[in-house]
Amino acid sequence: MSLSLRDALIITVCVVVHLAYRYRNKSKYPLPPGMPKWPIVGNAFQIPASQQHLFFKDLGEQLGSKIFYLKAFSQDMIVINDVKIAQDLLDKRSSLYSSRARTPMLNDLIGINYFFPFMQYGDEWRSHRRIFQQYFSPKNMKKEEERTVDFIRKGLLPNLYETPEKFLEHLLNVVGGLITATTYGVQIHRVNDPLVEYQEHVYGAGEKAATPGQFLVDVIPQLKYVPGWFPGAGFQNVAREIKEMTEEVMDKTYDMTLKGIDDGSTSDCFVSWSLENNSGQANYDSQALRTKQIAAAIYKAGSDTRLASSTTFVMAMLLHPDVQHKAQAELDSVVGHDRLPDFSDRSHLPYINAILKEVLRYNPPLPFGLPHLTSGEDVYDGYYIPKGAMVFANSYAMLQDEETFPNPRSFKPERFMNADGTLRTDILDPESVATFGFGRRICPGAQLALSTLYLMFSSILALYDIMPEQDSAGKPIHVSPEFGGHSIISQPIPFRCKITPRKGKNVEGLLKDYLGHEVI
Ligand code: HEM
Repeated sequence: MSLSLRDALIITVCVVVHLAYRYRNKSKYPLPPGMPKWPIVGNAFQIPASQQHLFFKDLGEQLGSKIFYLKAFSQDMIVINDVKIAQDLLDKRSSLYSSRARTPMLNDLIGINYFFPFMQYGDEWRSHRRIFQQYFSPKNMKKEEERTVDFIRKGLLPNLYETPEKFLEHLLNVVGGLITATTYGVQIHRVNDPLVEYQEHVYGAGEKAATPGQFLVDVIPQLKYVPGWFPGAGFQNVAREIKEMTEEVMDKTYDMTLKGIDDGSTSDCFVSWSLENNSGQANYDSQALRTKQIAAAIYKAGSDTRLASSTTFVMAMLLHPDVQHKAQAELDSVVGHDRLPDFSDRSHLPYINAILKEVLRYNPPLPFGLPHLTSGEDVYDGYYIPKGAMVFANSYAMLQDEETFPNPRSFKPERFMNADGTLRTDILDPESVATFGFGRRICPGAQLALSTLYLMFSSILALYDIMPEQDSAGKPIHVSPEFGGHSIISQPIPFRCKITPRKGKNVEGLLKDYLGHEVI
């Protein structure tokens, strides 16, 4: 039997009507404003696959609304470009706004439902988060700060002294190594640690899969049933490979720590603490499995974000020598010339603190956070918010808001300072608002992140000058502040600079106790 053109038209109309009925707005309230949508696909092909935060900011301005609605096939999306709206919904109505979307690539094909940053809201997420928070609590902060001091003084600072041109590698090795040691209690090679490189390779592949819209199967979920050999279904093979690698790295690193606990070579860390904490409990086996899964989730959460902020810092210092010199003058007057900065100096270094805030504001590492998901319908300010909508809290737009932060694209730590040199308390603080997300899913590693960044920034500036490299004719090579990445993380595009010991500082003398450690 062959179909006539008339039959085909009738079937098409029926499908469209059925879809329109199925996904209609059942509420008497209108949806927030949005862009015109194509039939069936909605806005799927208008949303870019990377740098979505820029698109969301511009679109909000075009629509004249700080909250708006998009749709990709059947997926409702709410974008929030405003702190108050994000707080009203994600903080104050957090019981409705704390889930995460299931994506076909990540959840169904790769199957990493055990990574709690991507878990749906519920008891299992709560158990994971509770274990995580108990370890990363103020109680253990002192120990982690000591570890940070060790990594920066024995790792980063000597590396910048010996091979400053490899500063990007050194920053990656120190943040990756630090989080690996915090999690697994293993020793880390000062340069190119193999375990850091292995995790980077594996979780780097997974990161792409976590970015909304990177794979067609996330846009057309039915494709997940298409076998890998089918033309165009290469994502099946990618998913299988990521799944196998992720499980392998998770098992290997965890087993290494168990072995180290047995032979006494593991230092205090998240895994040893958690296993000890649960020993003798009836639910030990399930808690041990959770410990392994949480440990695996920590690496990416704790390394890329801090790396993005550290490279943003180096770039900002390169482009703003005036800021650099002012910070060095503050360090010299507070810390002096005979020792390196430590955590006890933090509250006496307002300008360094202002630089940290400005780095987070200027390039928030997760510029649209990790999208939340609504677990019920809601009405906000007369707008209908559907159940199952992905909610993007676009911290980039919030931290670039012209009214709160005039001239937002210029890097200006002074915006956080009073005329008398103290820190302002009457301005939105990126250390506590927007950068680390909202509500029940707010980043539970924020305090650790802030203390690492503080010590890193102050230690680098105490010893080194960051300057432009010169070309063969001796002219400074211009670097423009560009950010990119095809993932949820916003990183400066790799750039070059010259890092040299500060004139008039006894850099070698200050480093003498820390040079020559091959492992930390
Ligand atoms: C500058 C550094 C960092 C930034 C900007 C950052 C930012 C964020 C953001 C925006 C979220 C999503 C929050 C939300 O859904 O509303 C998040 C989640 C998370 N972060 Fe961080 N983070 C940083 C460092 C860290 C570190 C060092 C760790 C681990 C020690 C960590 C662990 C996590 C975890 C486990 C989650 C998932 C929480 C959940 O879903 O319940 N983060 N982070």
